[in-house]
Amino acid sequence: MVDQNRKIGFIGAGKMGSALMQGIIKAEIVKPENLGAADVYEPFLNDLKAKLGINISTDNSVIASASDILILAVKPQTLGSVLENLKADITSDKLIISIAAGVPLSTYENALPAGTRVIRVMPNIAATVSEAASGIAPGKNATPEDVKTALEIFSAVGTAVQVSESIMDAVTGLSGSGPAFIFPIIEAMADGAVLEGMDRKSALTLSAQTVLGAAKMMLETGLHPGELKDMVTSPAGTTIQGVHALEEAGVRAAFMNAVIRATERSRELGKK
Ligand SMILES: NC(=O)C1=CN([C@@H]2O[C@H](COP(=O)(O)OP(=O)(O)OC[C@H]3O[C@@H](n4cnc5c(N)ncnc54)[C@H](OP(=O)(O)O)[C@@H]3O)[C@@H](O)[C@H]2O)C=CC1
Ligand SMILES: O=C(O)[C@@H]1CCC=N1
Repeated sequence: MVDQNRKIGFIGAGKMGSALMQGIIKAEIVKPENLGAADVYEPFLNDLKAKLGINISTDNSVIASASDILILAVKPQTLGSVLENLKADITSDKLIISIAAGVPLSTYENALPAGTRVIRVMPNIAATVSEAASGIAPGKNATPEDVKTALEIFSAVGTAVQVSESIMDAVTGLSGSGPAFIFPIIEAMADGAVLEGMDRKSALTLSAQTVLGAAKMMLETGLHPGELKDMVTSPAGTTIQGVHALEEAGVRAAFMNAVIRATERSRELGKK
């Protein structure tokens, strides 16, 4: 486990930063007094302090200089100025982890002092409920111990796999953005049941549990999704009618395209 006395700091305490902080506290990776967050927006920080008991500052340097592991959770578009201002606070004993979409490891390695240990991670918002799916790509100065540390942190808030940097944009398009592809599907399936007369609350509960159950079944049985689909689909039954409707609508191609478009956008963000 990560040494509980190590200090983890976040630069950026927005949606993803706060999701990870909640997951980190829930998983007891470090004690609240060893977790810090900096953000330009003070109300976010005050909420987090009240909720999680962590250290906060509107000054990035205060959090950066106090941290052994610094997690950059600002928007890719903001990152350039944040790195420029952090330069003086980054020493070789710190591990830098960035979750910014698209931004290549070389950007950090060029902007920060020579030899800085950097790891690029793409988690997702389900870190809030300890079910994130994260890809981890180490930079050229990161040590095997650093990779272990990153895997420990992100495995504690879900599932984490090491990937090569060249695949990080696809991780972003699939699991980074993916929750936003699934939420509307849960809503739309519930809408179908509401149209048939079910109350909204029951429809949303049954729809979400159906997605959760299907995902859990696949992960726990290790069976191929096609085989699992066949287990539900009785000849001339109900399910095959629904499957036919999805195929007619081109839903598989639409989902492939969603992942491809998000991946392309991640690549674009990396070129800025
Ligand atoms: N949201 C998600 O599901 C995921 C996001 N990511 C990545 O995480 C990063 C953050 O995304 P997200 O949490 O959604 O974005 P948010 O905008 O919610 O969070 C970023 C936070 O950083 C603050 N901020 C802006 N400038 C600075 C600065 N100079 N110093 C410190 N803090 C600053 C923002 O304040 P203000 O709003 O006032 O500008 C905001 O509170 C992005 O790089 C994104 O690609 C990765 C995986 C999933
Ligand atoms: O939409 C975005 O750019 C971020 C990165 C992955 C999820 N949200």
